[in-house]
Amino acid sequence: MELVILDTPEAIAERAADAIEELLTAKPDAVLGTATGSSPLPLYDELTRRCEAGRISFARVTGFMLDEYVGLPEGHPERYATFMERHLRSRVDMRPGALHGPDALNPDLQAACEAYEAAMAAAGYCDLQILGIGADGHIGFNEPGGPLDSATHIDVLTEQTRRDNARFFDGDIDAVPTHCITQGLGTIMKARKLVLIATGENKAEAVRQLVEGEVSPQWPATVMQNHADALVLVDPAAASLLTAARP
Ligand SMILES: N[C@@H]1[C@@H](O)[C@H](O)[C@@H](COP(=O)(O)O)O[C@@H]1O
Repeated sequence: MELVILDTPEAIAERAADAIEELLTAKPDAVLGTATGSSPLPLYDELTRRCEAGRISFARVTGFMLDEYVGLPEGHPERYATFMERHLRSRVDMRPGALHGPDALNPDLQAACEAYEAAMAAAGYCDLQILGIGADGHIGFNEPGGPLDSATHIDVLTEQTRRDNARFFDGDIDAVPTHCITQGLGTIMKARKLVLIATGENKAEAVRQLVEGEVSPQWPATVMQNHADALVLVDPAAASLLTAARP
């Protein structure tokens, strides 16, 4: 795992965009895994700029989202499908319909999980997966305690995650769904490259566990230590609890 500490979210976005530009240059029909949350937003801005400048094209890219809330209706602004359409798909030259997500509107959620895993398998899984991290160490929505080799599944959001994400729901924790569908840790680990972005003090303990902790279901992101090509991009605040970063 390669750890890079950069001063600003913009510098992190550039570094992550470089990895994606390198991939799309070598493989224009790459499979890209996308993440929601606030951490990747500067990256999506940077990818939009590079697309507008003609440096990269998403015309032949297939995308797979990490996760989706259960219980939000079609078109809800915080549905992750809506979020990704707003922040990336509609801003670049990616084909409508080329960015896939788990179908959390399917009354048979288990079937939706299996169909999503099968679609990713058929596409050969992701060439590059963008990741954020929860304050409790989740990646995707893999909350603490689940198996490290899971496939796409239904998960239950922790109180901490719902509290953290209430800011997107007018501060109302009761408006945050309790369940989600997420790529499993095993699904995420099948990506050829992982690029994780973490900024801010709120992520410092999760980053400390990710980089220096034992691989453990209690801190799901630690599974990335077993990946052959994982890049972790953090700002000084998110790096502040790392032993090696202390003065
Ligand atoms: N499901 C998403 C994750 O994919 C994301 O990485 C994380 C961090 O979000 P943020 O970047 O807003 O801190 O939480 C959300 O709940």
